[in-house]
Amino acid sequence: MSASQLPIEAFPAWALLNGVEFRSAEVQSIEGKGFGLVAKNDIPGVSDDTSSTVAIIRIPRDLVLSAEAVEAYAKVDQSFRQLLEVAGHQSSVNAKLSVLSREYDELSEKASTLPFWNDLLSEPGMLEDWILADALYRSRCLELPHAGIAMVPGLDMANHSPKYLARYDETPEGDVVLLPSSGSGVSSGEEITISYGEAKSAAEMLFSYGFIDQESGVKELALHLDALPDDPLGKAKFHIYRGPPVVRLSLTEQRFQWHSPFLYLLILNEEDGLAFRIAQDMEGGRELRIFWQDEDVTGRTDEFESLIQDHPLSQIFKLRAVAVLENLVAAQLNRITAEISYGVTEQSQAANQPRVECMLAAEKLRDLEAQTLQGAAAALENEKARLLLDARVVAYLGSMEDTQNEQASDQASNEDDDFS
Ligand SMILES: C[S@@+](CC[C@H](N)C(=O)[O-])C[C@H]1O[C@@H](n2cnc3c(N)ncnc32)[C@H](O)[C@@H]1O
Repeated sequence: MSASQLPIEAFPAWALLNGVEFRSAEVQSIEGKGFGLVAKNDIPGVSDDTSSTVAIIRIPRDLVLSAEAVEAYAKVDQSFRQLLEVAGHQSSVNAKLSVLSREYDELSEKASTLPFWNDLLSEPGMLEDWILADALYRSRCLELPHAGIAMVPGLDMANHSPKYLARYDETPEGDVVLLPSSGSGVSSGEEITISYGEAKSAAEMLFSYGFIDQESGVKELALHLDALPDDPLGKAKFHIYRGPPVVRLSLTEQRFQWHSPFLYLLILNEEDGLAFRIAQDMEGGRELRIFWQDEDVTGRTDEFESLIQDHPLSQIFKLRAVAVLENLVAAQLNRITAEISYGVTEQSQAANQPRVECMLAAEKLRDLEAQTLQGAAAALENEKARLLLDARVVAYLGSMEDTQNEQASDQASNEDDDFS
């Protein structure tokens, strides 16, 4: 279905007709960012009495597209309700094109019994619209304090800046307002920016919004964890774990941190006290359950960091986790730095290549991630060295060495026996 689009010049008239109040801002073209909001006059900063702060723009509740609004709409539009019903609880739309087209195929198949949606979804070009809708949603939705994730026309013209000048809120009536966020206010002609989230990684920003915030100090990335080689429990661990099997790395000037509940499960073995059992219920249904030190922890698979805390080998488990992570970081660093540079310049663009802006952004992301991984590698080496000096680790490794030596000498004397 070819969607008809109004030019941006029509936006003020549309806003007026729909009751959007643009009191002290207007939409203007902003270099490198598309359009944005610019102050029409000096906007005073936030006063101590926040209730008297005048909204820069105000969007009536009826225009807010939130989960609540979708439900309300489904009550009055039977076709829409039917589509929601067949769609069921679809997982959140994944931007990967293959996933999007699979989702679209699934939706079309489920809706094939509904004549209205079957006709609409079979029209040529609808998959492209579906992909566009996903990109629009990702880049324009925001989280309201009460209505939750929502799309708010007018407010979605505000660009992002880490030094944002405004913030959004909801009034008691459910209208959405844009308010100055600092005491100094906004000068006439200045761009009115908001924050799209202060903790978003470069990858997340690029993935959702199509740009990387050059000023952001956030250096974060997530790496996928695979089963460890020769781990007989590997498959069961992935099956039973409820969250994403990833490790999140974050690096600031002061410190490096990693977070991965799954990694603590991944490094445990049967000899440590980990066990899987199949439980059968009264109806004959079978279910996989996980045990730690004979306690059923099936509902707590993301708590292994604290579950191992009091175990005598807890520092050994940490050392294992750090060693796995160190290998993972080194492999990822190798992979991304070995990738051929696109050699992109602003001028060059060969046919059939992605847009220059996209390739520059990809290179920027790779550089940022390489810096994060290098910082992570150095910090992990220190963490490993510190753990290797821990008295419990030294004692454990010493006892392992003794056992190995004993086994080796037993074997040698057996071999001597054999030859005697
Ligand atoms: C919610 S919209 C903001 C309005 C948008 N500029 C427009 O023309 O419709 C989000 C999009 O604006 C652009 N954008 C926002 N902040 C930006 C920034 N700091 N630098 C570059 N692009 C930005 C990105 O394309 C992003 O996906």
